[in-house]
Amino acid sequence: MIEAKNVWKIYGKGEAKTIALKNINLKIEEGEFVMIMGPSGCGKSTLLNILALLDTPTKGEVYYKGRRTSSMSENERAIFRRKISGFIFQQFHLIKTLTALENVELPMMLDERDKSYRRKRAKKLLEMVGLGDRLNHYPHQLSGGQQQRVAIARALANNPKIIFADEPTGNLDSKSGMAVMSILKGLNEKGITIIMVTHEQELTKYASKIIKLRDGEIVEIINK
Ligand SMILES: Nc1ncnc2c1ncn2[C@@H]1O[C@H](COP(=O)(O)OP(=O)(O)OP(=O)(O)O)[C@@H](O)[C@H]1O
Repeated sequence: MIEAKNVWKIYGKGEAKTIALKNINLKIEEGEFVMIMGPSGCGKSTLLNILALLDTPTKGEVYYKGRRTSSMSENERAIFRRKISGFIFQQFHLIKTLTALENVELPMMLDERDKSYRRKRAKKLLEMVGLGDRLNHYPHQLSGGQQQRVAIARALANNPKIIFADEPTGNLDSKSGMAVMSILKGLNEKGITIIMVTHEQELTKYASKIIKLRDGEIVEIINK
């Protein structure tokens, strides 16, 4: 479904040049639970952002369902980011001035959906992640684990096929981290492809594929 062919990412020039990714080749099928792992600075987030079409490779190509993403229009890329995929960040990135419910409604705003549909769906998603009693709380009134669950509900708003997650448990204690992982596992069992970055070895039990990076190169791909 997603394929990277000879992908390189080079930041800067001359003395400041960093080769973040070196000739990455990989294939991710629909329904997989992929973990991108490796030491700090090895290129994990760079690779995730490129696969999520948030960034572009310096060289090489990313294909989505056989389609060369570099030949997509900006509008098609925006549709991929808004409707086909959802993104979860380590720092949650919720809008501070909006309630949990309003944060989840936000990605649905650009669609022709009426307010009552948006409200109903946001409520249902927040109930699904166990926050039915926190609908009108603002982010600062929620724990880190609860904020990340709001972020998951928000990522699901437009019914994505793929969830990209960059260290989604990185800011959480182990209990909240496990709650987040069990939600992601449940979504994967419903057919959503999960592609996440983590450095936590104990999370690999959830993965169907582990991509190990070192210094911008794939050193191992483990299919379980
Ligand atoms: N915007 C940028 N400009 C210049 N260099 C960058 C930029 N983003 C990342 N890099 C460099 O590219 C390399 C890979 O960074 P990346 O964030 O992908 O690594 P990572 O494996 O996700 O690291 P961490 O686990 O510490 O988050 C690093 O050497 C980093 O300093």
